[in-house]
Amino acid sequence: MFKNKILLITGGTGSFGNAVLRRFLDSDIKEIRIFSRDEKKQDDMRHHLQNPKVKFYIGNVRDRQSVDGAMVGVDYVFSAAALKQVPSCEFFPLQAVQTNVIGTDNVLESAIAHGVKNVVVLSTDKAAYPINAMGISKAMMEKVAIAKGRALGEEAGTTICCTRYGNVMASRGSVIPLWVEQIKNGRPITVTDPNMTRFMMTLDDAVDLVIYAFEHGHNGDLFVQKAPAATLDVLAQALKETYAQVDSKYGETEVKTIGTRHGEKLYETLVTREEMAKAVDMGDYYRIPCDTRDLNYDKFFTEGNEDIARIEDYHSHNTARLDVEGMKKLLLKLRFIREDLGMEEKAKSAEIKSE
Ligand SMILES: O=c1ccn([C@@H]2O[C@H](COP(=O)(O)OP(=O)(O)O[C@H]3O[C@H](CO)[C@@H](O)[C@H](O)[C@H]3O)[C@@H](O)[C@H]2O)c(=O)[nH]1
Repeated sequence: MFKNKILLITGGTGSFGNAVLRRFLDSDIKEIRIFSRDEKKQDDMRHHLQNPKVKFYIGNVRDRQSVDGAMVGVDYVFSAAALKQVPSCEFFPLQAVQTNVIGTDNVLESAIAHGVKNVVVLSTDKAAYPINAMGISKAMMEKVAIAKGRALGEEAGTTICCTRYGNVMASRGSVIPLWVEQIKNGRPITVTDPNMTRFMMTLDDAVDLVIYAFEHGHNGDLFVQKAPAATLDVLAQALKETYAQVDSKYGETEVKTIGTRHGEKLYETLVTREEMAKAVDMGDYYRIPCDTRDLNYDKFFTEGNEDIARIEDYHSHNTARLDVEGMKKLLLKLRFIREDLGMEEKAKSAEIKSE
């Protein structure tokens, strides 16, 4: 499917972009374009990869002209550029709107104008019943993408769909690398709330989900991957026990409860109750087709969905729950952890130190 094709990844220097590169570089894909703002990260990546198939574009999704410049000749787009940290978006919500909503709209408009065949937009569980600025901006981003997909319709040359996933374990700036640093430096592990649950996905799961959406998506679809969850308590215990294999003193690390941060939820929802009512169960994934009714309000009253009241949303408190042993097994799948435990050769570049 990717043979001789050009793929553009916005926000391509992040963990997701690096994982896509690892997956595709040895394939028969023609070119992968990395579009992002940070020249330093691009430069690190360029030196690390030294691969003529990868082309770098400096730009900002907020600036349509820079997006257009990278879009010429592109077949497929993975739209991953985002402000994604919950606390910073809480303090600068309009910045989240600029990048996540308006920036993504620029990417979509540019893709349509340039005849791109397929766009997959990356979203987060925090967009379902959102309570924080990051989630609210991502929810609006989903609405923009889905409305555009619906307007384009089945026969269009461009297909737009969204994927929504949970916490990517050990992604840049996330809790696992932070706790590992704390363990190694002899500091206590800082836990916000031991009973908080999060969906646990690996970066490979995230790439699989995007490829699945790419292959199965119709215009305006949203895809979710079923995933297990764990409490922070279990995650902290599993990390301590895993690192005790390196040095037994790590197993004695103190765990300190610090309290919930700005805008955090006790648990995350991947599929809302309203979405569950129309979700198609595809085994490991849910496909949530867009609502194709038109803007004729009468129909909303005559064709309402009575099932909704009986359906439960899909969240990190009611999905499969990992215990400490299950969590340890999952941790051992992470390259980041495997390197630390000496199970895998260390990556050359510090830039890909996290997943
Ligand atoms: O010192 C810390 C930092 C975090 N946490 C907890 O660890 C969990 C994960 O936190 P973090 O890794 O910062 O991720 P989230 O804030 O949940 O958000 C991540 O996961 C989302 C998907 O749910 C993505 O959209 C975001 O981009 C990504 O940052 C949360 O329950 C936090 O309360 C702690 O207990 N102690």
